[in-house]
Amino acid sequence: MLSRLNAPSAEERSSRASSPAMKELPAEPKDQQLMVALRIRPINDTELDEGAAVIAHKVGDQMVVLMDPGEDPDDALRANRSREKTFIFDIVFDQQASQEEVYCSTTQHLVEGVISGYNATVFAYGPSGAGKTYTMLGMDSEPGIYLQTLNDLFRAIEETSDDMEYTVSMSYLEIYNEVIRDLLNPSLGFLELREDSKGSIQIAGITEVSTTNAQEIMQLLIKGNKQRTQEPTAANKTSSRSHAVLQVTVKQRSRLKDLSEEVRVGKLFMVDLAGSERASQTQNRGKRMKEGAHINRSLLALGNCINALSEKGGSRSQYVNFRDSKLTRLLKDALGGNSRTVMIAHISPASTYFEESRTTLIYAYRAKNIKTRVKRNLLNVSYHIAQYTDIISDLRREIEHLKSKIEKQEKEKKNGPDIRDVQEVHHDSEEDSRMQMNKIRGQLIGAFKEQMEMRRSLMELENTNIELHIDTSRHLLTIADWEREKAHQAHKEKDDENVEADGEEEGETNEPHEVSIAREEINMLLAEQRKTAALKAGLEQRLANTKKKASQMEKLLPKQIINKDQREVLRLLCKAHELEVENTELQANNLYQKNLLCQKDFVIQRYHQHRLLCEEIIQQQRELIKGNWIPVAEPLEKRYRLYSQELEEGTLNRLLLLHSVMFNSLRDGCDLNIAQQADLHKEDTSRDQLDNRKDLPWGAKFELPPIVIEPDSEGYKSSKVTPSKKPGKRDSLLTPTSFRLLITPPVHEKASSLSMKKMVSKLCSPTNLDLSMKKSSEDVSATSLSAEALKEMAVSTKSISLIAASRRSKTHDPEGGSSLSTVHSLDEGASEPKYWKPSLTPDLSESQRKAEADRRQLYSSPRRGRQRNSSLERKAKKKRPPSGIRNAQMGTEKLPIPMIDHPSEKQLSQTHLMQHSKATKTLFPAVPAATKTKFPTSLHADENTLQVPEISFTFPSAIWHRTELKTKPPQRSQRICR
Ligand SMILES: Nc1ncnc2c1ncn2[C@@H]1O[C@H](COP(=O)(O)OP(=O)(O)OP(=O)(O)O)[C@@H](O)[C@H]1O
Repeated sequence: MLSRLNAPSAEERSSRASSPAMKELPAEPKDQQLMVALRIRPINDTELDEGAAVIAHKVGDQMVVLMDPGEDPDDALRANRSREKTFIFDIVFDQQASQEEVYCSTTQHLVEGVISGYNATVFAYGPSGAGKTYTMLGMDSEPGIYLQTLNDLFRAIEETSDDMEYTVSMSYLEIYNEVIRDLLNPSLGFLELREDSKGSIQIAGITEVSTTNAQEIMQLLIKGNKQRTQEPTAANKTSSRSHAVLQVTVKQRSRLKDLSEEVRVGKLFMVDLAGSERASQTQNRGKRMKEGAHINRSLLALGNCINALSEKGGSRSQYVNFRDSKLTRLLKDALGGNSRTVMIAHISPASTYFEESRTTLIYAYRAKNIKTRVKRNLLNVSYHIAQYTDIISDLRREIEHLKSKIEKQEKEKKNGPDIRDVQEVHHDSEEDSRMQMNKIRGQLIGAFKEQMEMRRSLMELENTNIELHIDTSRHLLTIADWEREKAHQAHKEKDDENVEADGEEEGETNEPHEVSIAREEINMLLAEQRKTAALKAGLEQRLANTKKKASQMEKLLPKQIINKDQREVLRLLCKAHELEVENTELQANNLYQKNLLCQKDFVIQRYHQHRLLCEEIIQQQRELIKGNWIPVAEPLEKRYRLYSQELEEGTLNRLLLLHSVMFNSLRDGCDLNIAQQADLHKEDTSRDQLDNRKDLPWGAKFELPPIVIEPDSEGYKSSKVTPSKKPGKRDSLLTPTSFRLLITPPVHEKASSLSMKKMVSKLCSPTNLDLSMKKSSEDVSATSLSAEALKEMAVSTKSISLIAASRRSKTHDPEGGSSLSTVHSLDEGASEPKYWKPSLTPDLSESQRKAEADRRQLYSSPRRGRQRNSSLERKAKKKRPPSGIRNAQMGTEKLPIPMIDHPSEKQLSQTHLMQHSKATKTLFPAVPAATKTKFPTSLHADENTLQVPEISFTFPSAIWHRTELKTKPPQRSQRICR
């Protein structure tokens, strides 16, 4: 295999023989298999310290055996057999292989091809710390492929320099986070990939060094490598997080001058890829998917291309998506086109790297099937000479023309104007102005294009940044959740005598794997954030400069045009650009708002966690007060009763519910399209839309019964709750399910605000909310809410918070009396009926009194008290269904005004804590996924995104913040569970 790859073809041999005249015709393109080599680096001290064993063994020149360290060593028959894997490559190097050996067997043969006008690529692939940089760059004492290749290249050039003339240029770049940076001149900022008319990829503005001194280049490379994005990882202290590409271009021509002589252009890419372990970890654990997608999108895309190319084998019809990342765009030719390509896969022999090594070997093995089609790149110089001849004759003609023009003008001065002359001059000036116009238009379009590209990159960076923030928030939540659970467990263990005995056995609660991963990832994400911020700042600066330049051009250039129509064209061009910029800004704003909404939900969740903590503290302190018979001042007692009432009413739940409805509608965007309201009766469509909106932003899932608003002559008559299925598993308090509304008739513009208020009040009333917890919505049709309805709901939400605030102020006011019996309506300004009238009085109900008496008895004998206490707790659990179910039962009895059956304080606290402790078992909640905003591929207006700004995005969040800050209502029974 190797000899086939290394040996020059007959066509090449003849080509070389006929050099320097290079008269032979270019050969037909030929298919070539991608050469895949494997290098196993020596095991290192860290791995040995970790107790790792060597599991990758070279067998012969081409085979490697990877043993599974997880196999049972006692199973003599199957030991190291069942998952033992054998792979065959073109060549395998183990720890004994020298740098020179690796170079000679993989890359050396490419050099000759490059100076004869063929493209070649060598890339190093493998997980972090497997030795890629060592192979490519090497050390001073053991130089890698870069230097050895350049040395050979310059030597070959020197050998033939008497007859041939060479130009060698070199560039060195990195691709990090989908941004290209010039490593030889990082101050250039981000560079863009461009495709020329022949489809070959160019990097605009990259520094090209022209030299034939390999040592000089090596110095530049070492310097450039220091500019590479690096970060310490567990596997490598100086891990390169970017892909580094060294591109060497060699142009060759014969020194014998000939009008039709050829120029051969050979390009050599040498690529040191970033560690591939992220992609593999993504596949294995699914945890680093997003990080992989951001930081190593290129590598994932490369893997996909390798897969697609290897599957297609010989057939060239299958589509391979090279456009997915900058790396694959750059390596398009190397992988699927005109290039001889060598892939050097790297692995560590250590057992601790088994998974990474296995994945690398599988990828590399697949890549073996890839075929490229190489052909020589020839530029025919005679074409250029012909061009110059044309230019010279053009210039001659122009001189003649100008001469005759001057003569005519002089004649004119003498004889007066001749009509034919005027026409000709006019024609000439038209020609000139057309040329001038084209030039100006080209300049303007170039400037606008550059600006738009920068804006797009900025948008991408901004989105990356927000996603990194969201990821960080999610990890912080996971950690906070765990900390709270730990504290809760500690408290429970202390309290519970029975558990105490087991406690010692259980020992310290180990931190779950997810939490340690979250801690680890936060550090990485913070580092990424810093980097993205730096990149963004640089890009913003460049954009500002480009904008300044473009606006100067916009002002000055049109002045050079005299023709009115042409000026109008330029004006329209500028206008089109302005609109495009506006459109991009709207899209950016839209993305930003969506992500902000997502972030807000993390804040809500955090508050929610904090609220639960406060509730626990209150309940425990309350028990302490009761237990020790500490007298409580009347105002404090009143406030506590208010607190209990608010818990019972579940005010906060309703707020969260409304927020979720609005959030989902805003997120879906299309639901806010007023034009679609006329279609609301199309239940099927709406149902589908709503079905996708089951997830509440903080991860809870509610299912409310459908509220059917039936139209009567006035618009909407009444709302009723349709019967629903019996509560199943999903209906339990800890797993509230999704929330649905059914608005049967279309919501017209004058959709009676009264009826809407009714609907909102129904939604907000404790009966419906509680009832909702019981209902299953499987059998219910649903439709989306109109923007009007959402606004109304938001207004009503505000009313809820006002009620809570006013109650609070009454309890503060010593004159206010008992505020608890005060009747509140949702909309105090309207002549609406009062929607609920809590029957609670400061007196204790029968059951409360009984519980209180029981408790006093218990507290008189502390030891028995605890046992009785827990038996009471059990009783309470048995007797009292969770409030959601209880209220649901009331709802089915169709009580006109729901009366709240207030539980005793103890019951309240017990039920609540019971739910709480149950809920906290859901330790790693389904935290909402970050809004993974997809970038608009086109810069043109997208209907949905343009419709979004019709409704202000700040609307729901502003409401939320107001209510959250003013009321912070505690809640009990419908605690949001994640
Ligand atoms: N064949 C080898 N012989 C001796 N040392 C090696 C060999 N390969 C790698 N090493 C050493 O292992 C360490 C990690 O290698 P290197 O930095 O090349 O890994 P890498 O794959 O480029 O990692 P990353 O992707 O994180 O940049 C270095 O200290 C390097 O000197």
